[in-house]
Formats: sequence, structure tokens, C-alpha cells
Amino acid sequence: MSETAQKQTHGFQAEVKQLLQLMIHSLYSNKEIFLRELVSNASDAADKLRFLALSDASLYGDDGELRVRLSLDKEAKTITISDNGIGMTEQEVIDNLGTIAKSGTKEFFSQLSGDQNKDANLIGQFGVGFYSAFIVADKVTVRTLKAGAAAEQAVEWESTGEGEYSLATVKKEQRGTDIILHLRDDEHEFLEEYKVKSIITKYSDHISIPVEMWQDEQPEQKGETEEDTIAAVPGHWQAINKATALWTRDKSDISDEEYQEFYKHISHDWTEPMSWSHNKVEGTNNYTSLLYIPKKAPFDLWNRDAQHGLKLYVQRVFIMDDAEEFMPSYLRFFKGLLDSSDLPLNVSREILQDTKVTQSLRKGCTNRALKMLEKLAKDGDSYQAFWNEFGQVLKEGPAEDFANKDKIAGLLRFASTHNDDASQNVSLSDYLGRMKEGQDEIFFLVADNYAAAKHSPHLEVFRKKGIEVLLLSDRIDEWLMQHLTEFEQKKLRSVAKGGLDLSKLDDDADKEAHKASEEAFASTIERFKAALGEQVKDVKVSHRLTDSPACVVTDEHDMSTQMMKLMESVGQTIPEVKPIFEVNPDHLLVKHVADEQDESRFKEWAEVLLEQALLAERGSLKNPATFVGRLNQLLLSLTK
Ligand SMILES: Nc1ncnc2c1ncn2[C@@H]1O[C@H](COP(=O)(O)OP(=O)(O)OP(=O)(O)O)[C@@H](O)[C@H]1O
Repeated sequence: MSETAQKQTHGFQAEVKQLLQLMIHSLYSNKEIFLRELVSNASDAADKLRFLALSDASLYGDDGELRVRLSLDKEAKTITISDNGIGMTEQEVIDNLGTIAKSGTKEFFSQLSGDQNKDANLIGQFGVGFYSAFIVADKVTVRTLKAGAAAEQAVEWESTGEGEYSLATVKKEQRGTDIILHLRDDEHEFLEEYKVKSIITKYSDHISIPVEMWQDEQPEQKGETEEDTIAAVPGHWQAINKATALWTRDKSDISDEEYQEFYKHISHDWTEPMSWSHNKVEGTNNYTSLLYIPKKAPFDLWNRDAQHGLKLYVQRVFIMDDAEEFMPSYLRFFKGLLDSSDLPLNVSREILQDTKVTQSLRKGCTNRALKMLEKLAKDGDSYQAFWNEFGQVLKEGPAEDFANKDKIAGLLRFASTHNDDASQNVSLSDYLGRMKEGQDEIFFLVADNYAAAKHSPHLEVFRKKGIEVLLLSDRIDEWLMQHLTEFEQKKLRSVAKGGLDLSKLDDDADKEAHKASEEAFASTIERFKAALGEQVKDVKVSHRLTDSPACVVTDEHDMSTQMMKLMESVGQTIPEVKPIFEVNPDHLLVKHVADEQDESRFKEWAEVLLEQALLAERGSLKNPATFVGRLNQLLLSLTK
């Protein structure tokens, strides 16, 4: 019984109103998930209490059996989900049931399109949680008492899910939370016991505490013969789920559906996972891990403040969410849990950070995760779908995890000149399989975007010789290639750097032709050097161009153009790097310039060729107006 004190009315945060509106409309076809969400919250509340009780057993009071109870009231048309978990204080009710505290919430709402199907998926990724109650209820009452608080300090929250909710202090004898859903007129199917039971079996069988329903008294019954009677069974609460922690069960006893539902419970994701791996490890370390690869990237994958990591249990007791210590950051998209027997029950984040056990568990989980990816990579289509979602994150790997560099390299996918589109589907092994005889390096080019890479003059000689080049244009690629220098004993080499030596791939005729053109052009090269002076590091005859008159490359050990751009874009000052200017002696324009006898006109041409090459390479010039002016002068002179 409760005495309701004066009610106060509060307004929902604007985003909550928006979420409620959207949810009711876009999740209607999947409305039964409200039960999964509320039972999942109840089970989390039990986990949290169990954790606190590790250091203060008195929190259990005389009620140590944690459970969730579902009650149906056909007359009142209510369904109640009741737990004896941690409960909430008034402030927690305000924070948890009146606002959305997730990082990236604003960005999330700005992504919504108004298209119900698309938005339903997005909301799924965002996590609907408690508010899903309003899909089926036109009024929700929450009565909650925080563990350890006096019965008079309980809180009643009530709302019709429109713009406001009310709060009142009430009396509640039992610790925990009751969520009472006043069902909408057309939702009375949820008052049928068989329906509710079937939903629990479908979605929440894996919940580790009992989910109970009231079983009415069974009166004494007649047996097979006159004398036999079957004794009456008094009314009692009966568990309708298996109530054992899923990961402690034998793999062979767990169905795919159970693994999938468990994933939704721990990840708050909506869609089925791409794959999972469940392992019990015994030996130096004793632990169970259950790792999942999601199908879709969460909306906050790139948000620096977003939480990630595994759910940590010690000897089946929940310890914390988002334990980041067990997975490197480049695998942060993995979801799952770790149950260790080697960590102390009172482990804190601080202790976790410097124990040897953590390090070896992290190693174990990382290896397991990489194995899962290697397995997935054998299935081309699934892996491609995975790569399109998470490839960019995996590209952080070679820089972060030196020990697993080779494994990660094998998992990377690139666009390449072998294909005619931007899709990243070429592995380094594919590339090795297509290498030309005599080729002992893997060639790549980093540019601002795929089109810029594809049309780069640096590719001309590679096209002519039929040598494949990987085309990289993601923001992280330059960083990646700084760390990915070798794969299966083959060096990776940028085609935009000096020191490119394709002589092993040249036939004798090519070699002679190169030598001849270098000799014939030697004096022109000297004239270019004199004309360009300090602007360039060197001038050379190019053997990499067929269609373009000239290009610039950076010296082998200098900072690459892409790296300079990247650093400039984040406001770093960078040391001046002078380009090496390469000219194509077979190009008509270069021949024309070489014939120019007037040294000042030669200088003008040299400047224009250099600026053109810089423009093609960097996409911009320090002084574009000078370039345009110079070019126009030369064009005019040609018309005379
Ligand atoms: N039965 C409950 N007992 C105690 N606290 C609860 C209960 N239900 C909800 N809460 C609190 O309210 C918060 C918000 O719940 P909600 O279901 O909206 O989000 P969530 O579970 O954190 O994540 P998601 O939205 O992804 O499901 C929870 O994090 C929890 O702190």
C-alpha cells in the first residue's frame, strides 16, 4: 500500500519527446519488444545490486533471491514488470526516465529522415530501452525504491508519454522497481498468459535470473482410480525462463536464436549479429568469452566519448559494462562479455589497468577476435559487408597493435587498378597472386579521393606495364601506410615517392631507351634546375609518365604529400618539403619547351610545368593567381 504525496510535474527533454513520437510510429510492427527491453533492464538492475552487495551484503535485507516478476491484470488492463534489483532514487528517476544522457544524441536525431522504415533501423541502433513501454501503453507508472533506502523514500513516476511526467514520493515496502503498463485499448493480447510466456521464451530465455509468473492454486484432483488423488498445489511464483547465465551453458545446448537474443540484450542493438564466438578457456587463465561482430556500425562509432568494451563478469557476478581493457581500440566494434575466474570480485577500473591478468585476457580476446575475422573473411560477401561497415576502424590496427600487424594486414581490403570502381575488395594476398614476374614490391597510391587516385599521373607507367596499384583515399590511409610497410616479405611502396625503380620489370629495349633519353636530355635537365632553383630538390627525367608532361614526387624519406595535407588540416605546422620534379622527355610540350632558346621564356615554361604538376599532386597551389597569370601570358604568346 502506498500513500501518494503531492505530485510534481516535469517536462521531458526535447529529444525524449521526439524519441517517443518516432518509436510509437516506427516500431509498431515490432511492438512486443517492449517486454524484452523492460525485462532486460530489470535483469541489469539485479546485476547492479549483486555487484554493490559484494561490499555491503546488508543491501539484500531479507530478500536475497533476485528475480523479475510479470503480473497480468485483466480487469485493470495492466501488465506489471517487477524486479527486486537496485531501484532508483528520485534524482536517478529524473536522469534516467526524463532525459537521454547518451553522447551523440543530437547527432543521432539529426540523422533521422522521417522515413519510418529507415528510422526504425536507426532507432534500433540507438537503443529504445525503457521508452518502448509507450508502444503498447497509453500510461506508464514506475514505482521504485532504491536498495538501502527507507520505504517512505520510494518514488512514483507517471506519464502518458506526451510531453510531461509526474513525480511523487510514495511508500513502497519492497526494494526494486515496478513498471506498470496501462495497455492501450487495442493491446489486450498482452494480457494473455500464453502470449506473454511465448514472448519471454523468444526474447528473454537467457536472462540469468528467474522471470516468474503467478501460477494459481491447483485444487486437489482425482487420479486414475477412485482411490488416487493428486494433491492440491498452492499458488506460487514460477520461473518461465531457463534462468541460467547463457555463457555458462554448454555450446551444444545453445541455439542460434538464443545467441542472437543474448546479443540484443547485452548490446542494445536491434539487428542480428553478423557472427559470434563462445569460448571457455582453461589453463594459465580461466575465463569464458562470448564475442559478437555486429552487422551494423553503431551511430556513435566515431564519437570519441562513446563507450565501448566488453561486459565484465567475475565468477558469474556482473562487475561492469564497457570494460575497454580487454579489446584494443581498433576492435572496438566487437560486443560481448568476459567472465573471468582469475580477477578478484572487488576489481575496479584502476586495478584492471595494471594487472597481468588483464594483459593476458586482452591478448586472448584480441586473438579470438582476429580469428573470428579471419574466419569471416573466407566468406567473401559477408566479409565485404563487414568491411564496408567497420573497415576504417580496422585500419587503425597496424599502428596500434604491432604484434598482430601481419594478421591485420591480411584482413585489410583496398580499391585497386585491377578493378574499375571504388569498392574496397582487394586483399594483399589477392595482390600478391597477381604480381608480375620480377615484381618484388606492392605498389600503392594515396590521394584525396578515389577519382584523384585513379587519374593520377603516377599511374601511367604502371598502366603501361600492366602492374596493379592499390588506390587508397580514406582519411586514415596515409597513417595506415606509415605503419604497414611489409606484407609476406614484400615491401609496400608508394608510387608517388622518389626512388621508384622499375628497372627489374623493364626489358633490354626499355633500359636502353631510358639511358638514351637521359643522356640526350641531360642539358635540358640542367636548364630546368637553373630555372627553378631553390623551389625543387632535384630535377630528373621521368620514367613513370606516358601521357603527362611532368610530375612531382617526394623524396623517399621525406613526408608524403598526403601526410602534409593531413597535418595541415589539423593545424600543425610542417617543415617545408621540396619536391623532386620529373619531366617526360617524350611529351610534345616538354619537347617544345626544350627547344625554347630564350632563357626567360624557358623559365616561364618551367614554372608553369612545375605548378601544373604541383596542382595535380596536391589539388591546390600556394599562389594560384600567379599560375593563372603566367599560363595566360604563355597562351597569348602562342597565338601571336
Ligand atoms: N528496472 C530498473 N531498475 C533500475 N534502474 C532502471 C530500471 N529500468 C531502467 N533503469 C535505469 O534507467 C536507465 C535508462 O534505461 P533505458 O532502458 O532507457 O536505457 P539503457 O538500458 O541504459 O540503454 P538502452 O536505451 O540502450 O536500452 C538505465 O540505464 C537504468 O539506469
